[in-house]
Amino acid sequence: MAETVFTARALTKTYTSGETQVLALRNLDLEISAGEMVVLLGPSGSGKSTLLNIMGGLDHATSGQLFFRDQELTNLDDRGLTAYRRQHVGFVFQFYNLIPSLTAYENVALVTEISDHPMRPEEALALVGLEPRMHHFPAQLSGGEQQRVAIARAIAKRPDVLLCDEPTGALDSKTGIRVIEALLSINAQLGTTTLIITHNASIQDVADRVLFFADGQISRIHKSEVRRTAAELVW
Ligand SMILES: Nc1ncnc2c1ncn2[C@@H]1O[C@H](COP(=O)(O)OP(=O)(O)OP(=O)(O)O)[C@@H](O)[C@H]1O
Repeated sequence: MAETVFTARALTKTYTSGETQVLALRNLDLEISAGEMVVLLGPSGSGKSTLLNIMGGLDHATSGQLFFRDQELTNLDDRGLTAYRRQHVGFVFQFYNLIPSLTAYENVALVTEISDHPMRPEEALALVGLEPRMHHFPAQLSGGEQQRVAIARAIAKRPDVLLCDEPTGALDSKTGIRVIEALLSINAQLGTTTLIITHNASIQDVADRVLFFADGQISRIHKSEVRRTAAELVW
């Protein structure tokens, strides 16, 4: 059986602004196995990004527990979370945040230069099908290609988990499908545990499991019998 990568027990997050409190996560229980491809769906404000941010060590839970393997993340201070993030987590966001004055290669190299056991930038770019364009600047690349550079940058340090918040949110269907293809290929080749938040329900077809969020909880989990390939997606 695959190793459990994340275990959440009664994970709760409350945001307080002034006199108002928002319960963003409510007693959430969840386990994620190594190598899983998981899609998170649900209405705006249902807690998806809050969970991903806590799993990625970007934010603290209010109560409950979250483990990465045997390590309790909910015990760590900011320094501990930063070390965890550096070592284990890659992030992909809706906006690519590439440095415009650096080529695709140089954007990826920025990360590989400060990682312990990175792949070569050209290797990371080849995994997302962009080796031929590695000397292009972001402005010379399409939105989908820029997102694939951002994915290469996220996986070049060989993270155990890849957390993607709306990775295709700014893309049309054709380029979005290529981005999903890149994520699937990394999941298959490197075994990277991958979580994808999306508002595009068709993306759920590529997942091992789909988590449906409502009001800060997981209201339903769907386990797929057959995973579709990105090419089979109807957007
Ligand atoms: N920094 C914050 N301060 C106050 N409230 C917040 C903060 N971040 C999120 N929230 C609130 O927590 C709830 C959950 O937000 P979250 O971003 O996790 O939802 P989501 O499902 O990811 O939504 P979306 O699909 O729109 O990104 C929402 O009510 C949101 O307004």
